[in-house]
Amino acid sequence: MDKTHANSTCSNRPDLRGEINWIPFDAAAFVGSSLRFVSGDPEGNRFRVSYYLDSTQHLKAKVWFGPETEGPPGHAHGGAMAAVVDEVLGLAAWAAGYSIVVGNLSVSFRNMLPLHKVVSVETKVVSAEGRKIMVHGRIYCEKTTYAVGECLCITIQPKNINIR
Ligand SMILES: CCCCCCCCCCCC(=O)SCCNC(=O)CCNC(=O)[C@H](O)C(C)(C)COP(=O)(O)OP(=O)(O)OC[C@H]1O[C@@H](n2cnc3c(N)ncnc32)[C@H](O)[C@@H]1OP(=O)(O)O
Repeated sequence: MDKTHANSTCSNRPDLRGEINWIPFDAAAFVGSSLRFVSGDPEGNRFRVSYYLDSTQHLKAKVWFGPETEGPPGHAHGGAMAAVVDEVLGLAAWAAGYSIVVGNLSVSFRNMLPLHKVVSVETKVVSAEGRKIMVHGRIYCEKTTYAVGECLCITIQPKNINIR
């Protein structure tokens, strides 16, 4: 199989390849290397994350929820899912050209997410009004939605951030 593209089926092994027409997105090259909490440890046992842009330039992510994200037995902690939604939706605003931090985040947990599972995250910047950028997204695998997020991002002056 082409190493850059995976089929869209879920997997219990950390196969983070993107889907057809997704292009790898180097988050660290774009916003610096500070995003260690969620996506900073590609060999770790918490999260493993790969970012992509789809054919419509929307940010996507493939995320493996490892054993150190456990909350309910055998399943991901809600805070772990919220952290993923926070980072991916915030990064989606950056990928769309806005220098932001997250001002408000709403997450609805729809299904328990089994540990060791690879899931997808989709995002969409739905509005930009003044300094307020609204991004919606969800964590899903095939027909199952695990969490839905609404993220209000507030633009900041890039000089106020130390990107490294
Ligand atoms: C380093 C590389 C990075 C790389 C980043 C990579 C991707 C991001 C991934 C991680 C995302 C995060 O976790 S970021 C970390 C978590 N977030 C934070 O720590 C943010 C903490 N909060 C703040 O710093 C501040 O409150 C700000 C910057 C959000 C806003 O402060 P401010 O600049 O003084 O602006 P302020 O006047 O208060 O608000 C401006 C407008 O936004 C509205 N507004 C502000 N906050 C809110 C809010 N929570 N809910 C509703 N509305 C709000 C105001 O009503 C106002 O509307 P109007 O009157 O104009 O109508």
